[in-house]
Amino acid sequence: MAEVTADNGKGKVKVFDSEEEVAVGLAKYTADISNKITNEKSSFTVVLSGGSLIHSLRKLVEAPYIDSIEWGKWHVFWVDERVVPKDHVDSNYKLAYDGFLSKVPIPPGQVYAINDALSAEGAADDYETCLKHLVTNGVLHVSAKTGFPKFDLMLLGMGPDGHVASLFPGHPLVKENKKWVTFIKDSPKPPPERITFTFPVINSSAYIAMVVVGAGKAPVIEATLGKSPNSEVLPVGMVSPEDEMTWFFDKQAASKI
Ligand SMILES: O=C1O[C@H](COP(=O)(O)O)[C@@H](O)[C@H](O)[C@H]1O
Repeated sequence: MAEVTADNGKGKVKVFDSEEEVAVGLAKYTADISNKITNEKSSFTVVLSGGSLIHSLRKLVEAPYIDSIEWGKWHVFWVDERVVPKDHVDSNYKLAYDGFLSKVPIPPGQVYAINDALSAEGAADDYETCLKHLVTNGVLHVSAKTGFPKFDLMLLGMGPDGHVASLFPGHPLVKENKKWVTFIKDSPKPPPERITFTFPVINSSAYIAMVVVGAGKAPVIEATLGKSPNSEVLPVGMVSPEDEMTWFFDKQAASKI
């Protein structure tokens, strides 16, 4: 497998020959972090995005990775969710359940889907309350630096416009700095109603993997990590975790950097 790893000041950058190799590299990375954290703590808090990321996680549910992971310690969250029923084709929960969660023995009580019976505002408040309970219970810790929850690992994707979670370029939610979880009713990408973690929460996490594949996303990667980055910083360029950022690209996504 051809993999080139560099550090460009914005984190580790891993470039693989193909999306298939990205999926293998991501499985190894996730299993390694899972083992490191579960050796130290009784819970491992993992945040998923929707979109193409879930397809790129497919190798994690295959040997040798699936057998090396202490799934009983995993607690799974969503960085964003569409306000639709959990069995709806647009649901990020359904996407992750079908492609990943249904294949691993994570206790169902440790999978934190949104309450799909609520409005966008209600679901965001409810999810934030759920996170606060988990802090009280000691499942989730708070960053000593920021006071926001510090998840162990976020596995994220990026849209072709540079959005991450449901934080879109030019949208005022990008600047939200008090709430943990907020909502949007005018998402430029359908469906319009969503809930999303805010940047202070995303950037308080320990590890973030940003997984980007395909030529369609190369211009945004160039604008974010290239030699002359855009003066307008896109949401993806605002991602900066407390401990370690790792970018996973195939050759196409990295073709302009
Ligand atoms: O709408 C969303 O899009 C982004 C990016 O999706 P991708 O298919 O272009 O990778 C995703 O990360 C986010 O969770 C999702 O709600």
